[in-house]
Amino acid sequence: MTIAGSDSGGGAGIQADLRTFAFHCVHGTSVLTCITAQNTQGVTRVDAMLPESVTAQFEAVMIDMRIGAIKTGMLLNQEIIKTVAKKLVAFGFGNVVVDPVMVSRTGAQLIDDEAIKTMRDVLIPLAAIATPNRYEAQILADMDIHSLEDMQTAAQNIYKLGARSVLVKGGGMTGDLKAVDVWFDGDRLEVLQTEVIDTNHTHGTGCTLSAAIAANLALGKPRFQSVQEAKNYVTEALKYALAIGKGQGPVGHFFPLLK
Ligand SMILES: Nc1ncnc2c1ncn2[C@@H]1O[C@H](COP(=O)(O)OP(=O)(O)O)[C@@H](O)[C@H]1O
Ligand SMILES: Cc1ncc(COP(=O)(O)OP(=O)(O)O)c(N)n1
Repeated sequence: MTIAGSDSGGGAGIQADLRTFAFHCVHGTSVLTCITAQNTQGVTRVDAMLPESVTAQFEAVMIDMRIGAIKTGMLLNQEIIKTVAKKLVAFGFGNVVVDPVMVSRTGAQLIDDEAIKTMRDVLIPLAAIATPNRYEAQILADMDIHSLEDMQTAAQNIYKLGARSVLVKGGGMTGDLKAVDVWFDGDRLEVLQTEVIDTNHTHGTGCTLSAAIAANLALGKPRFQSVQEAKNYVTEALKYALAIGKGQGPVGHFFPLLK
């Protein structure tokens, strides 16, 4: 299941998540939190769903189907974050990847300060895996991140917030660190590195990564293996990114068909 927003341009959000689920041959269900008017150049409008609607969508799926894993994406406001957290607790669901969509890779804040506090205090502690990007990790870990060592310290600080494991993503870093992510689960501190793909078409990488992790978890794979395989998937999809629109195009989720 993905609990996330709609991207009208189809590059990120629910659209990217469902394509990623389909690629991994798992059935995708969705709880829509907001509707963005968005293309490869940016977001021009966001409309939030009512919390009651979020609850109804979630319950409709959960009472009927066996859900293997859940990922959360753009939750937009404090009310929706609290609603999602409440439902996860009520259903005792722990296999959750929390992609704390709060700041874009360019550093623009996407949700207000109250919502950020709720994300940190209420949802992050419910995460089996939290996947902040550089700027989100800076907020959650309350520190600046400029180096690999900073990413490692941030992952350990965010772990202390209650997430069972943390992946600090490097897409917002410079040079080779763009393709470096740092994992910490209270025991293992690992650096995951792939080649840097030289493309401007990186829209939706974070959504795609967290959706692929959730798909792998749903397939019964262990957490760290799920992350390793998801990162390799994103790297391949970046190689086949789609140069569509006037800005940052989406990654090529079905890259084997494009080869
Ligand atoms: N140019 C790139 N080459 C290779 N991997 C990248 C590149 N840009 C981002 N990634 C990877 O994409 C994933 C998503 O990271 P990031 O872009 O930081 O997330 P977000 O989209 O949430 O800001 C990470 O695994 C990161 O290492
Ligand atoms: C509806 C919606 N959800 C999430 C995002 C952010 O996407 P993400 O993959 O985390 O970030 P980029 O790689 O696109 O920077 C979004 N834009 N829209």
